[in-house]
Amino acid sequence: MGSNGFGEYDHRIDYVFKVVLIGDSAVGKSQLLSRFSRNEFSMESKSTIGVEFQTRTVVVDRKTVKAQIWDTAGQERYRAITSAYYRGAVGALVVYDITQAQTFEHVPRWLEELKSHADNNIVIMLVGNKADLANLRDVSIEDAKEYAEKEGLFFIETSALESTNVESAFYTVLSEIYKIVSRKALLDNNSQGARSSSLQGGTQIMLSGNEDAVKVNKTTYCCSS
Ligand SMILES: Nc1nc2c(ncn2[C@@H]2O[C@H](COP(=O)(O)OP(=O)(O)OP(=O)(O)O)[C@@H](O)[C@H]2O)c(=O)[nH]1
Repeated sequence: MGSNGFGEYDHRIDYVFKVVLIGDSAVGKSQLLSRFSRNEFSMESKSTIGVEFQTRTVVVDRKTVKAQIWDTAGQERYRAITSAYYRGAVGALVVYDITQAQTFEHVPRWLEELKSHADNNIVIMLVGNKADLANLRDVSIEDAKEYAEKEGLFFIETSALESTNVESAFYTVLSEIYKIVSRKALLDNNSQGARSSSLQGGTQIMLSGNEDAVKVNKTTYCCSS
């Protein structure tokens, strides 16, 4: 078990949660994913072209959850079809670079995109990455916290380079998704909970139900893991 109380299990998957990474180019989305899924980091990271995803299996509240984390380019010209990227997503990490104020100023645009394409109940975490570069800081923690509170987002600062708070960022999103799923299950008063589709090796959770999500995940994109 990891320090956050979650670890890697090989056996049966209870749920599959799709989580998307968004934010401007070069804020560190791919490296956050690489750190979380493979515990690797590269300074020579190239811009993502199109879409890729990686998975990691974690334990949340004694349930085995396969986190399917999707990454796309921050740059408009490299981005894949937006609605397909967000379809079926139950969590999102909106990433900015703490040394580039402009990437923080663009966060409202990313939230707009989420609002127009993703489920209303999606769990959103605002992530200030590159916290290791404190001497180059251009966005204060206070400003980011205040903004996150105003918008009803979770907030954390991370360093993919130093592996600081990366586990916490993903784990917080996954456990909040799980809370919603279990709350829905209670409300529904049956074991179905949030709408779901049966998927090989687990149950794909959809907050509002979109049966296409599984098909898109399985056939439209090739995964890099
Ligand atoms: N110092 C520092 N550098 C980082 C960190 N995370 C990423 N980087 C560097 O920032 C650059 C961009 O990282 P990427 O992960 O490729 O950025 P991205 O957001 O995926 O970029 P796009 O694919 O273009 O959208 C690379 O040189 C990374 O090595 C971090 O936590 N600290």
